Amino acid sequence: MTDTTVISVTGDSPYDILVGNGVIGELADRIGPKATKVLIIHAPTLGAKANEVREALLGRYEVLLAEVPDAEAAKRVEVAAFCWQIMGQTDFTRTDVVVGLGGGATTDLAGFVAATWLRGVPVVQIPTTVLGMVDAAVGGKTGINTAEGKNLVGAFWAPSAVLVDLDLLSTLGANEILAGSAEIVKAGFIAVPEILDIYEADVARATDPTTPEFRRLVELAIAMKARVVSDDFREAGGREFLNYGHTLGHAIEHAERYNWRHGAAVAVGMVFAAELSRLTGSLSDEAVDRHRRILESLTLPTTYPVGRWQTLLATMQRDKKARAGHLRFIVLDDIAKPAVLTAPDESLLFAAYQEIGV
Ligand SMILES: NC(=O)c1ccc[n+]([C@@H]2O[C@H](COP(=O)([O-])OP(=O)(O)OC[C@H]3O[C@@H](n4cnc5c(N)ncnc54)[C@H](O)[C@@H]3O)[C@@H](O)[C@H]2O)c1
Ligand SMILES: O=C(O)C(=O)C[C@@H](O)[C@H](O)[C@H](O)COP(=O)(O)O
Ligand SMILES: [Zn+2]
Repeated sequence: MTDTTVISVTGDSPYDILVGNGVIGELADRIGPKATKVLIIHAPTLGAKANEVREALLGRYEVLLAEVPDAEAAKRVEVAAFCWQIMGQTDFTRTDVVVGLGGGATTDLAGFVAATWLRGVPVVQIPTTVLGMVDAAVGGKTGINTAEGKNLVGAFWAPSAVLVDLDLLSTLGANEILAGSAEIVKAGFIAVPEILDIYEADVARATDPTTPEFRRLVELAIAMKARVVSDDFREAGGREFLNYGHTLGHAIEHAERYNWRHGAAVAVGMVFAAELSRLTGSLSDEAVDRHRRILESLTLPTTYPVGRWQTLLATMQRDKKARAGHLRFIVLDDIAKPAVLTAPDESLLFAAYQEIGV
């Protein structure tokens, strides 16, 4: 392990995020001496890695493996129940530790299982996708979906550590790298303009996990999220800005029955939110064009069929930012100046939607 960056989250439940090559080797130290059992919840694609981790921990802990369905299929109550059953049958106690190993879907589920078992046991997250590293595994939002929508059941439950091992990305497909980059771009638009400059300078290097540019992007995005969740863990204020692009994005994922990547749906959602900001007079044409240029340079989608509006609008009513029947959107007053737009007229929303409609 060389050249590790440590980014700390502060607040009531502080923890470290370790970024570097080989940081997965820190796992035993981060689990600590109080645990006797470790439950590794992993995606099927991470089976071999989970076994490797298990081998490394044996002798120090009793290690249980729970292979869960791939991607969004993991975020179901039946899958959480499968994990709870393993924990029940093995007398998993409050000092034992859950490890989430996989993409954002797996770490969301693992965090939720840890948050709910015995009302909360420790979880160490080991994200294996770009999206998981820069966003999902950081910050302690955990959850599963219901038939009605995305992440409707969950808990705020801080991990005890996050190990961002860049070596784990060597097997990740190019499409997944691009989809995960959408959340880094989001960080750029809401708070860190340097991120946008890096993509604009050389998108190929910015999406190559072996370059210093890529590592810089990962660290900038994580550091931004760490700052935000340190100040507002339970999303009573500034954390809502991390939801830029997600109101429409989640509705698209639901409409597409989760066959779209989260990052792709958020890409469309960000262009919609940018158009909404432009129509309210707060964002320039150039800033909106910049959204399209950067996202399209990552081959991410920026349009959606115009005929789906009513379905999307109905799903958006269940967005967690809605209050008393009124939708609320994260918009931009400028790049790195996010704001909340409360109860916009449906005509305004539809006008913004027509700008992204095909
Ligand atoms: N909790 C949060 O704050 C937060 C933030 C952002 C996104 N999310 C959630 O994260 C999920 C999306 O995460 P994601 O994009 O990582 O998707 P994902 O977890 O579905 O993983 C994508 C695919 O990559 C595969 N994979 C994972 N790691 C791999 C590796 N190293 N090599 C090869 N294949 C690998 C997986 O098996 C899966 O098929 C969504 O459910 C979203 O809601 C949560
Ligand atoms: O951490 C947050 O807060 C976010 O909003 C990050 C989002 O990228 C993430 O997709 C999150 O899961 C969305 O949360 P939700 O509360 O809208 O379900
Ligand atoms: Zn997201």
